[in-house]
Amino acid sequence: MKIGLFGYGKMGKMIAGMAEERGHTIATKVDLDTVEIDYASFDVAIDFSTPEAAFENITNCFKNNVPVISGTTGWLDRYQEAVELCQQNDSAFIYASNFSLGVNIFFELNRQLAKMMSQLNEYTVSMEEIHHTQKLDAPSGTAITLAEGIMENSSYMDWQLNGTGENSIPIHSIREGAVPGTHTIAYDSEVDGIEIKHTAHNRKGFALGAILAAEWILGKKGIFGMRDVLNFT
Ligand SMILES: NC(=O)C1=CN([C@@H]2O[C@H](COP(=O)(O)OP(=O)(O)OC[C@H]3O[C@@H](n4cnc5c(N)ncnc54)[C@H](OP(=O)(O)O)[C@@H]3O)[C@@H](O)[C@H]2O)C=CC1
Ligand SMILES: O=C(O)C1=N[C@H](C(=O)O)C[C@H](O)C1
Repeated sequence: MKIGLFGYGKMGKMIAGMAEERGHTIATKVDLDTVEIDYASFDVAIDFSTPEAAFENITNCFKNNVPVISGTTGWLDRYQEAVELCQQNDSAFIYASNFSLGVNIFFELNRQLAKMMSQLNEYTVSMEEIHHTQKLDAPSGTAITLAEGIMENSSYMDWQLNGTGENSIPIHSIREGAVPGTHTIAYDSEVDGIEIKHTAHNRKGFALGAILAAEWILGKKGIFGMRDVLNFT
């Protein structure tokens, strides 16, 4: 498989190394300074760029008939627009706030737990996410997906960054050191507490998941998610 890499930072570099180990070729690396892109030179685009760049990167690929895997967070206010452009161009797209297998299992666990806890009025939920100090967005994309999973399975209506409100899930974002990504969901009552936590030890899980998604999407048309790639029912 020939890959067009959009963003050659921490994730782009890790994906390049791992993809080559799996026998794939990095046909092009697109960064902030790239002037011209030969879209015919790659089978699939993998975008781990910046919140500002992602939408243009992704939709230019659709216009050039290239399927896209995107893990960039912080641009989701334009997700629906990207989906429409994908459909208009009969292309294929997977966005995931987190490509790691562990987090995708954690997403499922979070939904199940939210459903059970929604029966119990004495517990309130809160979330904490910890990332490295270079991270541009807060809360993390993963925290937003977790909050959406709770909202779909409870009476919580929205989430709030570093604040509280009625029917709102408080998300506390911490930026420290080189932390790859830690997410904790806590339910607390007067008598006890329940916590579930995912800790990324490094970025390998994110990179492998994105490559698996790229391998999976070849030859397909439409909008998919990691649930499709991992065959979660
Ligand atoms: N979904 C997932 O599983 C994961 C998602 N992420 C997300 O992926 C994104 C990238 O993360 P990470 O690699 O750590 O960040 P980095 O800052 O290390 O890398 C981003 C790269 O994108 C480059 N860039 C800037 N503008 C453009 C452009 N127009 N086109 C292409 N590339 C551009 C930057 O270049 P320059 O430095 O010159 O500006 C930089 O090299 C973030 O949004 C992060 O949240 C991260 C890990 C996992
Ligand atoms: O910026 C990061 O590093 C990460 N970003 C993603 C997010 O915003 O959830 C995924 C992972 O947590 C690492």
